[in-house]
Amino acid sequence: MPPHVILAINAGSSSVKVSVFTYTTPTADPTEIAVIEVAGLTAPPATLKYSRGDQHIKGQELPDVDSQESAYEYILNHLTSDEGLQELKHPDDIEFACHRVVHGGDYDKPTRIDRDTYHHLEALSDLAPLHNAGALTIVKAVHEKCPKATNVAFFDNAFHQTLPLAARTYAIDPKIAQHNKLRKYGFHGLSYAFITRAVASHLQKPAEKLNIIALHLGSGCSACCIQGGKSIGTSMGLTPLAGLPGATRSGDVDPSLIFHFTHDAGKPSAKSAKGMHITQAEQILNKESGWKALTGTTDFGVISGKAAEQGADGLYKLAFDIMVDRISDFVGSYYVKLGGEVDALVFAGGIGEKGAQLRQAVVGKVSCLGFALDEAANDKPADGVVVEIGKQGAKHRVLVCQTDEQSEMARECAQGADGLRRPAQS
Ligand SMILES: Nc1ncnc2c1ncn2[C@@H]1O[C@H](COP(=O)(O)OP(=O)(O)O)[C@@H](O)[C@H]1O
Ligand SMILES: CC(=O)OP(=O)(O)O
Ligand SMILES: [Mg+2]
Repeated sequence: MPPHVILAINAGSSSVKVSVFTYTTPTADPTEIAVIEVAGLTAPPATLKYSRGDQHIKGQELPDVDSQESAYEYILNHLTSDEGLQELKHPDDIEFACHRVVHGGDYDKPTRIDRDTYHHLEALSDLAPLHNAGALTIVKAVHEKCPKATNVAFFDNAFHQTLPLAARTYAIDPKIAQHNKLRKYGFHGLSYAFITRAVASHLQKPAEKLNIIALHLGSGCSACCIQGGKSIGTSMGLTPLAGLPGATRSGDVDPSLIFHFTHDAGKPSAKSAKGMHITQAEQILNKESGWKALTGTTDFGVISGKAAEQGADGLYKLAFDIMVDRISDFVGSYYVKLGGEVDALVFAGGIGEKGAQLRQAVVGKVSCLGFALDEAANDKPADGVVVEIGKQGAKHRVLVCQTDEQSEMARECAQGADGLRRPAQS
């Protein structure tokens, strides 16, 4: 029997990343056979990155691709026409399409997407205006172009269902909070699940005994306090806007700021995407803030480089310093939550993995807690999923983890495959 094929799809607001896996049994980890990414959907032309075996394509422009839907269509065509990808010659070869859905509300485990689930997720789009709609567009595209595939949703908030009551409750009228489901959900959970397992394996400790402070720093940034392998605190909230600033997100602000920003910041936005209900305030704080608003670029690599050249009053330097300030606040607070029993501080996500300067500044700021860097290891981390960058003999370890949300979905999918298949298929 040929191996089963899983497509793990991570739809961002400006990119679509798809990893192709095969698996034979639910217990063995799936094997990644290709990775493809279409980026730059909001800053055309979109570009392609592809790798399969020895074949690598990077930066190829795709002038006809300008939406999540057309990106998926392109990706599917590319994969099925790659002669070297024997396992995926036709859309019917795909058994499961896994979708990272950022806001899953009360859904707490991977769920097959049928008509009802789809509508529930559509309703939740209000709570993740930048994220859920893109994923749902691709669910639709898979349904049309790969009718034999089973669509499964993997929720970014599911990892945080262990948040203690006090950590997840806002100090507002409890009746309204319950009725409107207003609580802290937390996100980047697929990444934190991957990090927990990878770091536990690296430290040769059972995940149930692992205490870490993990930082997922990408376009969206968050921190997570993990005790005994479970989330007990995280910086994002009801939506992915809360906590740390991001590429275009403000992160925490005084909620009253909204009413003072513009006179009509509370009104629905003219720029709202079709099918979404997004106020102008959400538009401004989610899409027109963050480092982009401070410096004009969403690339933290550029900010780090220019910050190093700038004097104390430069805006790149300010954006960099704001990140260091907010991240170290969370590290300090999570250190207290863990009572100082910390196995490691873990950096992950594009910035966490590539941003040596940011790691250096953050670790310097929290050095009073017993974290210290090996400068050479930090400047050029070794290859590997989890790598040590901390100084030998320091009280606590510092690690970099190459996190992988797609591989987390594929692993969970293969493990739960029997329960996820459509009844007619099994
Ligand atoms: N050398 C670098 N130093 C610091 N940050 C970087 C570097 N290269 C890329 N980045 C940042 O990594 C981000 C992408 O991270 P990633 O986790 O892939 O984001 P996404 O949330 O879109 O999945 C880029 O937007 C950029 O800000
Ligand atoms: C939840 C979230 O912010 O995701 P991303 O970093 O991919 O935007
Ligand atoms: Mg991401």
